[in-house]
Amino acid sequence: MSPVTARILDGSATLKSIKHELAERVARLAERGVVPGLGTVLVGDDPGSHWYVNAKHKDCAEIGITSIRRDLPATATQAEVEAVIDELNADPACTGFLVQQPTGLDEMALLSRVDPEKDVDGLHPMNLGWLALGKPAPLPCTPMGCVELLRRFDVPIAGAKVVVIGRGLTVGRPLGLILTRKSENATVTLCHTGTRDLAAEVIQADIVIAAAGVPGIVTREMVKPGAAVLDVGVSRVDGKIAGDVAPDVAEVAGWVSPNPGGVGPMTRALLLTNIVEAAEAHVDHTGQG
Ligand SMILES: Nc1nc(=O)c2c([nH]1)NC[C@@H]1CN(c3ccc(C(=O)N[C@@H](CCC(=O)O)C(=O)O)cc3)C=[N+]21
Repeated sequence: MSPVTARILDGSATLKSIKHELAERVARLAERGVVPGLGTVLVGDDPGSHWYVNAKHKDCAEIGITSIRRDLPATATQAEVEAVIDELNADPACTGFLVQQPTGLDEMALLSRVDPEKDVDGLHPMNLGWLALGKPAPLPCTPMGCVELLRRFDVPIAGAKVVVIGRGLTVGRPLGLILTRKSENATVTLCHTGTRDLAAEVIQADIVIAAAGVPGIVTREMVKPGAAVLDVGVSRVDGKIAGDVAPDVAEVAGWVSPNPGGVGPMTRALLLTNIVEAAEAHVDHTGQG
């Protein structure tokens, strides 16, 4: 075993800093009579999903965002969940909300039903469309969490060669769109299960973002010395989190995100950011407050 030489992209510490910054902005909103409120819609009793939703509400409470929680049983029908979405769309105390995935229902129909201005997950088809068009709109939390983590640790993004592993709707696909904007200016290769030689792609990358959900898919031999490696994967092996990045990658990489403690907390940080921005945008549109 060689020693770990990589700098640690500490998502937990960064979440803390971002909370301090956002608490200030929430206080400014309060002065204008506006209190942001996060709504969550949770279906069923998956322990992981319950943990995430609890964590999101705790984060909100810490910085002065109120919580509106709708927990439904696993037996909830499409129509029942849609009725809850309609209710939150209409509720002025709910400035933003999300439908925790997976629901086991028709997710595209649920996502499409959320008021795009309240879509703090940035996953509504209209908001993904704005992203593809390069127009301002709420952005997906996990991809933006990755970008913010790189920014805050001064990992150069402009001009960098980035390999993203995974083309899913919540991470890989939007990451490609975000990182290739003029403001990020990276060159992105999106890899997936059809990629012929993954190792040949990854070895060229200055930044590797692994979001395949396959434990240990990125191995030490695949990583260019000095590269930044972000681990988005959340699989459970024997009850413990197993990331997409093998632990010994930290012996060759220049930066690594720990897992847990890396991208997970950053996803929550960007959710909080989206909630505050949705409330600020609402004040600006309506002149309320
Ligand atoms: N509509 C929707 N929006 C989401 O944002 C969403 C979702 N559905 N479905 C599931 C994924 C997963 N997700 C995580 C959030 C926080 C951590 C997190 O903070 N994890 C901690 C600890 C994890 C633990 O110990 O269990 C960490 O990485 O340090 C992880 C994963 C949000 N998701």
